[in-house]
Amino acid sequence: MAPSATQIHRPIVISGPSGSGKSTILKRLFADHPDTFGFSVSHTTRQPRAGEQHGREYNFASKDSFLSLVDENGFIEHAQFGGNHYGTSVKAVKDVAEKGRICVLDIEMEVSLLSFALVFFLGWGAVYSRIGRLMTSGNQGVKQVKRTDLNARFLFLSPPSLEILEQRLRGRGTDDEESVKKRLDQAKVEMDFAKNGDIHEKIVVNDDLDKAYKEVEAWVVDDGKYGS
Ligand SMILES: Nc1ncnc2c1ncn2[C@@H]1O[C@H](COP(=O)(O)OP(=O)(O)OP(=O)(O)O)[C@@H](O)[C@H]1O
Repeated sequence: MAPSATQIHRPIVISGPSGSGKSTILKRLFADHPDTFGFSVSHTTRQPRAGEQHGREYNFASKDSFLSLVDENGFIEHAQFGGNHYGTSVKAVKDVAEKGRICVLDIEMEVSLLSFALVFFLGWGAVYSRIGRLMTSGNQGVKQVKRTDLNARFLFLSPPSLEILEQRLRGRGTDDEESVKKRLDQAKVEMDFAKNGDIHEKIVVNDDLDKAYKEVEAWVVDDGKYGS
């Protein structure tokens, strides 16, 4: 039997505590490899806005068809915000592989919708305001992808220590005191899970940024073998 697209272009899941450097490293990876990666398109039941195109910004769906797909277990995850449903379908990730690209799923602690296109093109602020916040832990997102037949590879980006993570979160200047504390608590849980679980194939410690970047790049791009 011919290998499936996701067996050739295996999706990559990058998880790690908030502030571990995922956005910093991914931004650089996409800039250095502009034709290698693709982004999954999320589903939504909200109305398209001016200029939005079906299949580009979102897969616009009726509530009935969205809920049928939920029943068929077609979503890696889905959620409701402001009366509308949003979700990342397994098929949307497979579509990226069909186009010969690697889909990168960046798992957030709070924005658990796995929509990388939104993050990449609109920036974090837009995603927060657009999708809102979900209290799903990063571990949950990792497990949800693992349960699918996506054949994904899992990389965990770890800070060198919780003390350094705290410094970076404060240095970033985007989180208030309560948010920093919450992120640090969550970081402990996620780091334990990555170290002691059997899902992550690769753990990269982001101490020196250039070194960590090269390690991620080598594993992800993999001389075009993409883990196969
Ligand atoms: N190796 C490094 N050395 C020093 N600072 C770093 C390093 N890597 C990232 N940073 C800085 O740490 C902060 C957090 O990084 P970044 O925002 O990329 O994390 P993140 O994992 O994407 O967080 P979130 O999940 O909350 O979006 C940023 O200010 C970034 O510039």
